Amino acid sequence: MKPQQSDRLFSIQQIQMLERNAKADRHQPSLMELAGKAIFSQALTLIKPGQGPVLLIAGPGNNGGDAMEAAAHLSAAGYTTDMIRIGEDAARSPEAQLALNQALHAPIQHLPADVSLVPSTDQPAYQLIVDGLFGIGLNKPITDAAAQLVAQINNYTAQTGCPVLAIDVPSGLHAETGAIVGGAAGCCIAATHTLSLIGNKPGLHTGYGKQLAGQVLLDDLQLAAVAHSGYVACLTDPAQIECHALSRKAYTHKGSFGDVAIIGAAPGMAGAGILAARAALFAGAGRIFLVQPDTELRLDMLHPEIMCRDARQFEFNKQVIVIGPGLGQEQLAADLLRAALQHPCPVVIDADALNLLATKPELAALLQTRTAAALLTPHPLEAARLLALSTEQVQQNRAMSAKELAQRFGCHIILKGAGSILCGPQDRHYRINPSGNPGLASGGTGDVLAGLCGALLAQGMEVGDAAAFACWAHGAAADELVAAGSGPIGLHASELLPVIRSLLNRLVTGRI
Ligand SMILES: NC(=O)C1=CN([C@@H]2O[C@H](COP(=O)(O)OP(=O)(O)OC[C@H]3O[C@@H](n4cnc5c(N)ncnc54)[C@H](OP(=O)(O)O)[C@@H]3O)[C@@H](O)[C@H]2O)[C@@H](O)CC1
Ligand SMILES: [K+]
Repeated sequence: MKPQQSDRLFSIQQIQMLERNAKADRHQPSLMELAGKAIFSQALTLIKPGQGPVLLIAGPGNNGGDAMEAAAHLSAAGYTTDMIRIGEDAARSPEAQLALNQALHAPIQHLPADVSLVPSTDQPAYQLIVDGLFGIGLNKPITDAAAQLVAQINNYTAQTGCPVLAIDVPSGLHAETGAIVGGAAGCCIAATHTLSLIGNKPGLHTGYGKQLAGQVLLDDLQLAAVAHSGYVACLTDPAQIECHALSRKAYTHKGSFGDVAIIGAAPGMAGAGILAARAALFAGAGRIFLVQPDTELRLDMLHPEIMCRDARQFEFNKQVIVIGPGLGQEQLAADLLRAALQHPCPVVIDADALNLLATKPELAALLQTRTAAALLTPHPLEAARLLALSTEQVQQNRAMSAKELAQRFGCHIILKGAGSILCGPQDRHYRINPSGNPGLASGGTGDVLAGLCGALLAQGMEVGDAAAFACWAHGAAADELVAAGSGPIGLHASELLPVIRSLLNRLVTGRI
């Protein structure tokens, strides 16, 4: 099924192509005029008349032109409007020159770029800052005067709570990767809202973008062509995922919902395996085995439904395997991973099993030649080990890293972290998971995700769908817990389980 237009995510090149085609086709009103009106309308939802001035930042490119258009509308509507311009006026594009001309003839107070933005008791605080410093044309780190302005704005908003509406993308963020342009050498505006123009963009939903873009809004600037244009990725919409396999018929029995073998829970790390096994239980797998390198645990007292087994005597049968949570990296762990990779059933590879893959080329080669489905669930550090990169390099382009892993190992990938990236080796579009929050940044939540993936595969879901469904439910469970006041502080992995169960039941019966 095709994703909804708002869930489609476009590359910078695709947006620029849409812009070029639109400019060739039409003259009045210009895209910049439409962008200015869209920003003005959005700003009106965040401000109130008589409640303090609005500050607009206009950079050297067309992002700045959009800000100048919006400024003219705001001042015409009676709002006290201040503007800071960066860049040579003579070097602006023709549309931006027109916008500048309007802004210069409107009752707008033009402030120098090095003005001191300090909240004071003498004058009313800004009720909104509109960030039009840089958009998709940012091609190097923000430095010098522009960087000082970014720092001032971030300080000001941190002190006052003033909202920031970013035009198209928070200035400093790479609209495609979600990284800060230039990494530590760059900087970025922290927006509370971002109005993405023409199409939605991947960088607003993953990595730093997930935090710095704030709430993402969309205006297609009346470009009908967006609906037919190519896109690079989409946001997961759980309602669009084929989950028929999970619905229960009256004549089914426990054998109908598959067996999951969690291989892990080595001495000292039993909790990771238990959490994965419990997640498989709460997500509806028919039978769950917890297979341990040393049978430290004979029974999960809280969930005796889980069958604890000794790995040395375990017979691989038709189970879906989840290998890694608390597995360790001893010789027996490597032998178990070899057996799992040779097993002709779906396998989920997590945690220590990923670290073993990174250090043992013969195991990586087995994975590459395997025909049954394989799903790898690395966090950025595990992905970095698999790709022989640094974590920073992985995070600089999360989608590229996930795609590289999918290609290299011929399997499906969930690259975890803010805005998890999902892709398979044959996928034309990757996915970004929109649910979840920092409450998930605690030990054991990854084990829960791995067990959940295993349970969905055991029930017959296709691997890409299972990964997307699992990621969404995992993140949405954390969101529900935060909404109920049980996080993000102190949210822990075990709490996710009943909420995931409830979400899956609601999803399958169309109540979400
Ligand atoms: N085109 C259209 O019809 C429409 C465009 N729209 C809007 O325009 C935005 C894209 O506009 P844009 O392409 O002009 O890019 P933008 O991000 O404003 O800035 C580029 C300028 O910044 C400069 N520069 C770059 N990095 C720098 C740095 N670190 N430090 C200093 N300078 C730096 C760069 O200089 P250069 O490197 O080229 O010398 C160039 O001058 C888009 O996000 C959307 O808001 C919409 O209104 C729809 C219609
Ligand atoms: K911006």
